[in-house]
Amino acid sequence: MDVSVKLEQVTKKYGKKCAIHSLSVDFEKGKVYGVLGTNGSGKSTLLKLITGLVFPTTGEVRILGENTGRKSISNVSYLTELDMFYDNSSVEEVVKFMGSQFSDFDLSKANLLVDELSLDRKAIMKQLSKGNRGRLKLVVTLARKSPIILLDEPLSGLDPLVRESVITSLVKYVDFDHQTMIIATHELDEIETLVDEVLLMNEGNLIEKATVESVQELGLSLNQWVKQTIRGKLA
Ligand SMILES: Nc1ncnc2c1ncn2[C@@H]1O[C@H](COP(=O)(O)OP(=O)(O)OP(=O)(O)O)[C@@H](O)[C@H]1O
Repeated sequence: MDVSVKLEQVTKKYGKKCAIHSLSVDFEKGKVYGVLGTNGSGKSTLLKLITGLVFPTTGEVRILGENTGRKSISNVSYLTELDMFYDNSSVEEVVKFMGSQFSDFDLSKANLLVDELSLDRKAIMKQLSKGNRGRLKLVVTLARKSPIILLDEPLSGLDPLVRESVITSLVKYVDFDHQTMIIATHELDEIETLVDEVLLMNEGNLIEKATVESVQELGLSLNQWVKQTIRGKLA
């Protein structure tokens, strides 16, 4: 088993609030993981711990075998919930700028993704719809050759047709021989065909981890499985 990301007994507190409670989990190279759970269950915090945007209160995060400690992490490509583009930049300027920031940025892949996701290169950020800004975030995240790709709510604000093309792009442009992808999302139906394994979070605890295959063998959709598992654990 080739582990890309390893969390060992990680607890993350924000002041008195415990967002992640003693979490130990491995993410294997080449797999796609879905991090699922109700609002406030700790999904974004888990991704931020892997990016090094927040540090564990106790425990360890290991990326490709190395304890990240309090170092900044360069080998993780991260799509955040936040919008980080300058209002007056065009799509092509944003792509060029991101290319200048990351040595692992693949400009030709970015250009292919711009076309695939039907973005206008000349369009200016402040004139782009939320959905188009979402697509651009995805372009610049997927264009990196980082071994670890983290996507926080990549489908939010996108209409059903665009969601479909985003899923297609994820399958087409991610190199599953070298990259591991972790997606935090509430869009269970859309990701069902994409992910290999799901982690179900509740109030900072990992309450279940399962392969999508095993969920399907139960005759359940991911949606049904999540509801059933949460109900069962809370009963
Ligand atoms: N910077 C912060 N300061 C204080 N509390 C925080 C901070 N960030 C998150 N929290 C709290 O930690 C808990 C986990 O938050 P987190 O954003 O990780 O959940 P989430 O599962 O991603 O939620 P959502 O589905 O709503 O995006 C929540 O109770 C949240 O209010």
